[in-house]
Amino acid sequence: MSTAVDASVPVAEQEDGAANILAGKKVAVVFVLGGPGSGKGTQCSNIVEHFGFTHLSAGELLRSEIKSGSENGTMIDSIIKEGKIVPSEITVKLLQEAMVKSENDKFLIDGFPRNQENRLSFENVIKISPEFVLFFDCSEEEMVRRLLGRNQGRADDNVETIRKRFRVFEESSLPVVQYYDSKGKVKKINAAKPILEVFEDVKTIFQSYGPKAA
Ligand SMILES: Nc1ncnc2c1ncn2[C@@H]1O[C@H](COP(=O)(O)OP(=O)(O)OP(=O)(O)O)[C@@H](O)[C@H]1O
Ligand SMILES: Nc1ccn([C@@H]2O[C@H](COP(=O)(O)O)[C@@H](O)[C@H]2O)c(=O)n1
Ligand SMILES: [Mg+2]
Repeated sequence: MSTAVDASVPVAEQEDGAANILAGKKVAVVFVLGGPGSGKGTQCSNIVEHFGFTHLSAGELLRSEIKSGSENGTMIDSIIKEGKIVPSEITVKLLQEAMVKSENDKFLIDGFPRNQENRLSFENVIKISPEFVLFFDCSEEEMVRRLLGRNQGRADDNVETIRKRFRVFEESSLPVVQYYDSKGKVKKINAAKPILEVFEDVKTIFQSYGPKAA
C-alpha cells in the first residue's frame, strides 16, 4: 500500500542548501539537468551505484503513468510526443509520491525542473531547496547522435520530436539553470566526454556524500 501524501506537513528547515523535511523525514535533493541525450540517466545510474542516492527521473515517472492507464495517460502521451512539458501539478505529485514512498533520504531528481513553473510548483508543494543542480553540458550535434542511437523504443526519440525537445530545452529549461546559477547552485559538467570520463568529474562533486552504505 502506498503512503498517503500530506502536502500540509510543516517544513521545519527551509534554508538554502540545507537538508529539509518531507513527511517528517530530513531529505537532500539534487536536481539533474541537461539537454535531451546529454547523459543524465546514464550518470544518475552511476551515482546511485556509488553514492546510494535514489534516482527519480521525471520523464520515467510520466512514462510509467502512461503505461499504468491512468486518467491523465493519454494527455501525457501526446505532450511527450510533442516534446512539450506536462503540467507541473502532475509531475510534482508523481515526484512527491515517489519520495514519500522511498526509505531513502537522498534523491537525484533527473529532468526536473524543466521550466520555471516546475520549479515554483516544487518549491510551493514539496518545499525543499536543492543541495545543488548538476548540469550536463553537451553540444546539440553530439546529443542528436546519442538520441538517435539510443534504441530504447521511446516515442520521442525521432528527428521531429528531438528538434522540438531542443527548442523547449533552450526556451524553458535553460532559464531554470540560469536561475540556479545566479544563486551559486549550479555544478556544470562537460558531458561531451566518454561516459567514464564524465563520471570521474561527477565523482569529484559527490565525494562529500561518502560511499554507498554496505
Ligand atoms: N558520455 C557519453 N558518451 C557517449 N554516449 C553516451 C554518453 N552518455 C550517455 N550516452 C548514451 O547516450 C544515450 C542517451 O543517454 P541518457 O539516456 O543517459 O541521456 P538523458 O540525458 O537521460 O536523455 P533524455 O533527456 O532524453 O532522457 C544513451 O544511449 C547512452 O548510453
Ligand atoms: N519535468 C518534466 C520531465 C519530462 N517531461 C516530459 O517527458 C519527456 C521525456 O523526459 P526525459 O527527461 O525522459 O527526456 C520530456 O520531453 C517532456 O515531454 C515533462 O513534461 N516534465
Ligand atoms: Mg533520461
